[in-house]
Order: sequence, then structure tokens, then C-alpha cells
Amino acid sequence: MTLTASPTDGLPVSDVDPFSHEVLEDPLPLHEQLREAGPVTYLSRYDVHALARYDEVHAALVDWQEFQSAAGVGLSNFRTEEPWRPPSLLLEADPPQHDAPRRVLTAVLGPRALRRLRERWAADAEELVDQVLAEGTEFDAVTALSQAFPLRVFPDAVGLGPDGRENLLPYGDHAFNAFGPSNDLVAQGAPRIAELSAWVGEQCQRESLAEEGFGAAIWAAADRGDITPQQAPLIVRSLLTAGVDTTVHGISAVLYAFASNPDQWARLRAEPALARVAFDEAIRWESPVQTFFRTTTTAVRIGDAVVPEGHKVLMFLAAANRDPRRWADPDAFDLGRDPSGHVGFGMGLHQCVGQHVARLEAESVLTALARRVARIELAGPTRRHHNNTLRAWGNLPMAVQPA
Ligand code: HEM
Ligand SMILES: O=C(O)c1ccc(-c2ccccn2)cc1
Repeated sequence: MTLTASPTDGLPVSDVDPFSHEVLEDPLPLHEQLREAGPVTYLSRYDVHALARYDEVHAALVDWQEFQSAAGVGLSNFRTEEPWRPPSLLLEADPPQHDAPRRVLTAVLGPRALRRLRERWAADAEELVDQVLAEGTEFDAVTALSQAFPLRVFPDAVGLGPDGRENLLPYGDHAFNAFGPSNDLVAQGAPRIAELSAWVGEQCQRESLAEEGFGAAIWAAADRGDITPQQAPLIVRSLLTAGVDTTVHGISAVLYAFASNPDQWARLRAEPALARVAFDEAIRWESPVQTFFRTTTTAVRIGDAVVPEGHKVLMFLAAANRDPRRWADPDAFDLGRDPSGHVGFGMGLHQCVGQHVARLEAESVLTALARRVARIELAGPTRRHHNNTLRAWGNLPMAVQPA
């Protein structure tokens, strides 16, 4: 990446494409360059300002007034472009519109609501791990665990019917690609997205949902008048968009972290309670959600530069999560570290409302695996799955040694 300091306000400029396959394959060198270039960089290719250091990313995330979400959290600016789908009532909204939908989902997905799922998901994870190990000690952890577990437990928790669940991953993959530029990744998903969107939209209707579950709880909130009946299906859609691919790649991230750091697996075996901190450390280390945007609502000073009003700001969460200004030995996956404060779930008003669901899914899988497996290691070449927003594994060939 060529960085030229513009003569005026000391704002480094680059024409790098953060959404190129070269960068998506290995974004770490770009993250390092952007952090070292200064507190903010101007990416001329997309006319956006980039933040890669922890302090600047954190500051933008918590300042929802000057860095708004209602103009979209992708490259597309909803002030000038039609969104590809009706905007999310949480993600692509600011207060006051954001308030009621957020309050409802906070209650539906909160730690208390999950208490009844904890035992069921622990049993589901044990059953899945037993099935995987019964077939042998070498397997692709992406299909056998990272995809299998979320797809086994989450649609049921939402209250989806049995048919069409294979639509969830491609729908989410396209939604996360759509936050980036209209490149080949977006073009790949375009032919199917109308059909996938229709199926997702159908699942959000009250009559499609089971009487128990996150979906029913959202519709019950509409009955109470906490939200309107028109908002309910869009809030169910949020779960189906944001709640599947993210957890699949989050579980892949923690499994890869352990397989590439076998000494850390030994620590987990010795102290199974470390499963929860292990997941957050993996979210910091790998950052399954790599980037997304905000739009300035006024001219904002960052470092020596001023970002004009109405400009898109690209936040590199993954770069912030490995910023040596914030983290000691940032590139190490270390269960001894306190990962709290990482921005892998965002921060502030829009911080992930489903983070407790994600943590419970990951903890269930890790606990079941740690009890049954003495060692896990990579057993062959890995392949990335490229997405404009998500950091994902296409496969994770794993060899395990039963306990
Ligand atoms: C490893 C798994 C996950 C990761 C890394 C993740 C990451 C994130 C991040 C970074 C944000 C902030 C977006 C922003 O600030 O604009 C977010 C928001 C959100 N997430 Fe998650 N997420 C995960 C799992 C989930 C799950 C399981 C659900 C639903 C059950 C979910 C639902 C949402 C929703 C609805 C929002 C929007 C919140 C708001 O704008 O108020 N996420 N997530
Ligand atoms: O409400 C929705 O539909 C929705 C919510 C959240 C996301 C998201 C975006 C970037 C990073 C993490 N999550 C996507 C969609």
C-alpha cells in the first residue's frame, strides 16, 4: 500500500482496496500499515476515512451522535442510495427510532432469557460432539462443528419451521458482503438474494413461528405495545441476518485459535471455566466481524485531520483488536489475558445485542469438546472463505486425540 501524506492536513492517503481478495486473504499487513500511518487515513478508492487504532475506533463507536448508523453501516450512504433491503430497525437506526426495538431485543436475548437454553444447548453440544467423534478423530471442524451446532440450536431457539434452514447461511453471507463495495463477492450472491430474502421474510411472519422462542417473544412485545406489529417481523429478521453466519465464524475462530495454540487447549482442559474468556479472546484475536462504517453528522476532528460532514468512516475492528497501543503482545492468543474492552462485538449504543447468545453457543461447544478431547490440532491445509465484512474459514481440517 502506498501512503502519501497529503501536504495540507497531514492526512495520509492511500488507494488500497481493503475489500480485494488479496487483503481479505490476509488483512494483517494492511491493518499494521493503517495503524502506523496515523490516527486516521484517507482511502481515495472509496472516498472514505479509515480508523485502525483502538482509541479512534472505540471513540467513533461510542459517539453515535457524530458517527451515525441511520445512513447505513456499509459503504452505501442511505442519504443518497436506496438500501438493498428495508433498513434494520436496530443496526441502521439511531435514537429515538433505535430505542424500542433495542429494548425489546435486549430483553429477548438477555442473559436471563438464555438461562432456560443453557442446559438444552449443553446437551445438544455433547450429543453433537459424541456423534462427530464416533465417526473418527479427523474431520472438517467447519462443517462438523462451526456450522452444525448453530444450525442445530439457533433456528429452533428463534422458532423457525423445519424447512429451508439451508437458506440462512447464504442469506447472511450476502447481507454481510453487501456492507462492502459492489464487487465480485456481492455479484456472486445477487442471483439468489431475491428468493432468499422472500424466504427469510416469510419466516418472520407470526404464523411461521413456533409458540415458544425468540420470534414469539418479539411478537408478544408487539401485543404489549412495546413495539408495533409492523416492526415485529423486521426485528425477527435481525436475528436471522445477524445471528447465524457470525456465530458460525466465531466458533470457527475459537477452534482455529486452539488448534494453532495447543498449549492453550491444555489450559482449557485444566480449567474448563476458561471457555467463556477463551471465546472473547478468540473474538479479539480473529475478529469474525472485521469492518463496518459510520457516517459523520458534522465535521469531525480526528488527530490533525477534519472529516467533513456526511462522509463514510470505515472502522477496522480487527486492527483495533490487535493494536499494540492497547494490547500487550496483541498477536498472541492468550487465555491469561483479560480481553474485555475488545471491539469485536462493537461498543456503545449498538454493541452486539446477541453477544450472550453467541457466548452461550461457543461455551457449549468448547465445554463438550474439552471434556472429550485431550488434544486438537490442524490436520491439513486450511482455506479461507472470503466475505467483505466477515473473517471466515472455508474449512478447518482437524485431528483430535480422545481424552
Ligand atoms: C460471534 C458472533 C457475533 C459477532 C462477532 C457479532 C458482532 C456484532 C457487532 C460488531 C455489532 C455492532 C454493529 C454496529 O455497531 O453497527 C453487532 C450488532 C448486532 N448484533 Fe451481533 N454479533 C454476533 C452474534 C450475534 C447474534 C447471535 C445475534 C442475534 C441473536 C446478533 C445480533 C445483532 C444485532 C441485532 C445487532 C445490532 C444491534 C444494534 O444496532 O443495536 N449478533 N454484532
Ligand atoms: O439487524 C440486522 O439485520 C443486522 C444486525 C447486525 C448486523 C451486523 C452488522 C455488522 C456487524 C455485525 N452485525 C447485521 C444485520
